[in-house]
Amino acid sequence: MHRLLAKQLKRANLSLEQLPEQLQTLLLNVDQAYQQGDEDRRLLERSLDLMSEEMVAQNNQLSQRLVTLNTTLDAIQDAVIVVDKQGHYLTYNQPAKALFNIDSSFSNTLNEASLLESLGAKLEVPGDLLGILHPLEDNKQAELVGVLSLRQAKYLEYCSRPKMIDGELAGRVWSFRDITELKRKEAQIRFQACHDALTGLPNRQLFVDRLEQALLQKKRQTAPLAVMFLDLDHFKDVNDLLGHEVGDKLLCTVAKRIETCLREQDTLARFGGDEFILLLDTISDENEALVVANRILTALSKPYDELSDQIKISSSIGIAYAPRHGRNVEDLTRKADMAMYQAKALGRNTFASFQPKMEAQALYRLSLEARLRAAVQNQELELYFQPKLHTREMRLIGFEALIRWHCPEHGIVSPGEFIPIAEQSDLILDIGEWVLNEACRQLVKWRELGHDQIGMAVNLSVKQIHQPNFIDSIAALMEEYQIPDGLLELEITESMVIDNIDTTIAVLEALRQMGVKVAIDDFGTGYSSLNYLRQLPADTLKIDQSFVAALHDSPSDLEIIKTIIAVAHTLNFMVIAEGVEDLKTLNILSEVNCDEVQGYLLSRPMPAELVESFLQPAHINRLYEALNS
Ligand SMILES: Nc1nc2c(ncn2[C@@H]2O[C@H](COP(=O)(O)O[C@H]3[C@@H](O)[C@H](n4cnc5c(=O)[nH]c(N)nc54)O[C@@H]3COP(=O)(O)O)[C@@H](O)[C@H]2O)c(=O)[nH]1
Repeated sequence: MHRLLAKQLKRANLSLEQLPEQLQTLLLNVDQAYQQGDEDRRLLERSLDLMSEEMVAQNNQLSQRLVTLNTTLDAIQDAVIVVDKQGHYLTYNQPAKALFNIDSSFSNTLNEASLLESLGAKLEVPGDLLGILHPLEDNKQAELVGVLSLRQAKYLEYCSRPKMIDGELAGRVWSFRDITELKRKEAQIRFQACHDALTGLPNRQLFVDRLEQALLQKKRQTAPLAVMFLDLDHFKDVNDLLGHEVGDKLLCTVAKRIETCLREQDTLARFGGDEFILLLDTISDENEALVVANRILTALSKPYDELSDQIKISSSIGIAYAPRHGRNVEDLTRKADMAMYQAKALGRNTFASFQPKMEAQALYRLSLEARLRAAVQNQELELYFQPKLHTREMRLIGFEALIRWHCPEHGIVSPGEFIPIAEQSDLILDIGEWVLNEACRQLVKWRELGHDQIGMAVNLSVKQIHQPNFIDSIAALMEEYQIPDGLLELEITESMVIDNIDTTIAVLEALRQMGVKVAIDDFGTGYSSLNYLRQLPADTLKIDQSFVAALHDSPSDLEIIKTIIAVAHTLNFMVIAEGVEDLKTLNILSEVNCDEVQGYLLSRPMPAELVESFLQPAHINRLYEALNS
């Protein structure tokens, strides 16, 4: 029986058995109801216990999640701030604290308005804040994304999202990311894409952009603009002889020197190698560009610390003007380039403005170069030989090898025309090698015919003597053809010596040690400085034919020749005069002690097969007789 019922019966001093049957049944029903009530309560208590256990577990889980969330928030580098619908701070992370100087003791008083105020104060242009918030005026649930320019060249990327609960706006989450470094790298990449890494100058692409812009603006103006193409003279020698590091330093110095000659509005770009290009788009007339070009030439031809005295650097500048020579980038740069070639052809260290005839010349040069390349392979080149005479002994001493080109389209092309073109490319190296081999082969042939005292003079180009293997290649030739000492003479021009005096001296010394004679060609047309003449390891000075041509009518030329001979003999050089066309000139040269002569008087340059008959004793004797008459 349920304890409560038993207690009641006991308190009334009754026992169930004493009660009438009907009452007994009722009490048994009550007993059952008590039992059921107890059972129900037990079940309820059990389920309450379970529920509260579950709630505690969930609460624990929630607190753990909150810790994770807060730690995550603090761990991310973006500043995050969550506000409620009224704009009060709900939460924020450490980076937000640092970014907005949030003091935790005051944070509960802070709200979105103060956040925005603090943000506005950081902006480079505080008024930009209105623009950022503008979308919220029409739509409170708008998402805001963008980049803010802060003071001190800093950048902040922001994102603001509405917090929605059951479709209702419940607040906002703001996040901010410092993208200053990213922006700096972006700017660096953009800079690198349009600037030259070595000098920091604009590169070709940026130059083209600026020229395009300038040409667009010029459409509305009458003043011209100038494009200048600048190429350093002899820069390759710097790299070859002093190394690329010195070459790089020199290019930076050159860039700085050019900049000092320009105005801020002008553009100086590096096109690569030793080529620079300039845009002068604020000149009032074309003459202004010439003044600038002159200034640059002077600045660049001054000595360079990087080079000591070994190599002289100068520049050649070509100029084209818009609108006179073109209205687009392609035309102007091409024509400035052509004019630059003209400046080189004029002897370097000078400038030239574009002229329409240069276009035809450039085309001719190009096609000539292409044909010349094939000519080397197609055996269209031939050596002619011009005799040289010892004046006092009236004795034939040798020949000068002079190249000829039998061009199928143009007939015989003069070396004066094609050698300068070959010299602009490496073609001159192939041609030079061929000439040296052919001349030596011919010399051996004459020696085999018994003319063993005959010498051979060969002209060299500047590129040949600066080849690293040049000395070895000459030694190999001497060995291969078994040429006795003193029979091979190499002619280099005065300007080749002057341009690179120290290196050239070393090369000439090495040649002479091998038994090769050295002649300085075209003497008198260049610097003719006694100072360098003293240092030159050479055997012969060859007086340029321009002094010889009118010798008998020109007392001043005669005086020059006498002086050259006197100086040359003092320095132990032999002297040869070229371009001797008549007996009168020969006699004068003989009288002034010119050691050797060469010219049409003896013979025009002739092919090898004619040399053999020229060398016949009968012919030689007739020649001597004629010269003695
Ligand atoms: N690097 C090389 N240069 C070479 C080679 N062959 C020739 N050249 C150079 O080309 C220039 C022109 O040469 P060319 O047309 O052969 O003229 C030479 C003679 O033919 C000419 N000459 C000779 N005698 C007389 C004369 O009495 N009167 C007169 N008006 N002209 C004459 O003079 C040129 C002599 O040349 P150089 O002695 O070398 O100064 C010329 O610069 C050649 O050097 C080559 O193989 N490689």
